[in-house]
Amino acid sequence: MASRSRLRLAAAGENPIPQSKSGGEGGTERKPEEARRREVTDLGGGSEVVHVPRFVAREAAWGWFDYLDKRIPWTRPTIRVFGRSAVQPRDTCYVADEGLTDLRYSGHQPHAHSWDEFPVLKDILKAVHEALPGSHFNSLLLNRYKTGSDYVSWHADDEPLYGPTPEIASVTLGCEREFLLRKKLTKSQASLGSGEVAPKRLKVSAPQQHSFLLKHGSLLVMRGYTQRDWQHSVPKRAKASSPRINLTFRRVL
Ligand SMILES: O=C(O)CCC(=O)C(=O)O
Ligand SMILES: [Fe+2]
Repeated sequence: MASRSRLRLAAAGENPIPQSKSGGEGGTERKPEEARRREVTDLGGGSEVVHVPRFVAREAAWGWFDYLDKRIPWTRPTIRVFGRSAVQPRDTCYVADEGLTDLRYSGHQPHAHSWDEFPVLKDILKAVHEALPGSHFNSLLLNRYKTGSDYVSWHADDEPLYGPTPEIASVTLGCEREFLLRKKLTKSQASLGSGEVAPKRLKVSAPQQHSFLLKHGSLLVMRGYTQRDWQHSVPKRAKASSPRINLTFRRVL
C-alpha cells in the first residue's frame, strides 16, 4: 500500500544533500532538484519518516556497495526469537565508536568494529551527517540480504540505549526492497484481537501500515516516536534476485 500521508516535499535547498564526486560521469549525474527531493511522512503522534530517494548518485553508490560487499567481515549469527535459536536470515556487522560495545539484540551481542577499519564507512557517515544537520551518529548496524529469501521480521529498534526518540538513518545499496511500517497495537487492541476480552466476532481493525520501495542510493530516516509506536520489516521478496546492503546509523546515548 502506498503511503497516503505524504505531507510535503521539503523545499529545495532546505537541507543540503551532498553531491558525489563520481556521479558526474556516464550520464549518472542527478539533477540538483532531484537529488534534494525528500518526502516527509507524518505518521501521527510525533512519529515521522523522511525518504530521500536519490541520496547518493548511482555510480558512487555502486562503489560503496562493491567495497562493503567485499571488505566487511559479514557474519550470520545465531539469535534467539520467541525462545528458540535460529540463524539470522541475513548477514550482519556492527561498527561503533570506541567504548560503545553494549548493543545486544535477540540474545546476541555483536563484536563492535572500529570505523578506522573501513574508511568508506567514514565517507558515508559524513554524507549522512551533511544530509541531516544536527545528527551525531556513533554506531552502525550493517545488513546484507543476499537473495530475496533474506529478510528482517517485524521489530522496533527501541532498545533503551538509543533513548526514547532515536533518529535512525538507513542507506540502501544494491537491490531494491520493500520496507514496511505498521502501527503497534495498544494493549487493549491486542487483547481484543486475541479474543480474550471480547467475543471473536468483534472485529479489530487492521493496524495502519505504510510501504516504501527503498532503491539503490536512497536514504530513509525514522524519527520521533517511530520506534516506540511503530514496527518495521523488510519481507522476503521472490523477485529480488541480487544482494542488497543496508546501513542503519544510530546514536547510542
Ligand atoms: O534493511 C533495512 O532496511 C532495515 C534494517 C533494520 O531494520 C535494522 O537493521 O534494524
Ligand atoms: Fe530496524
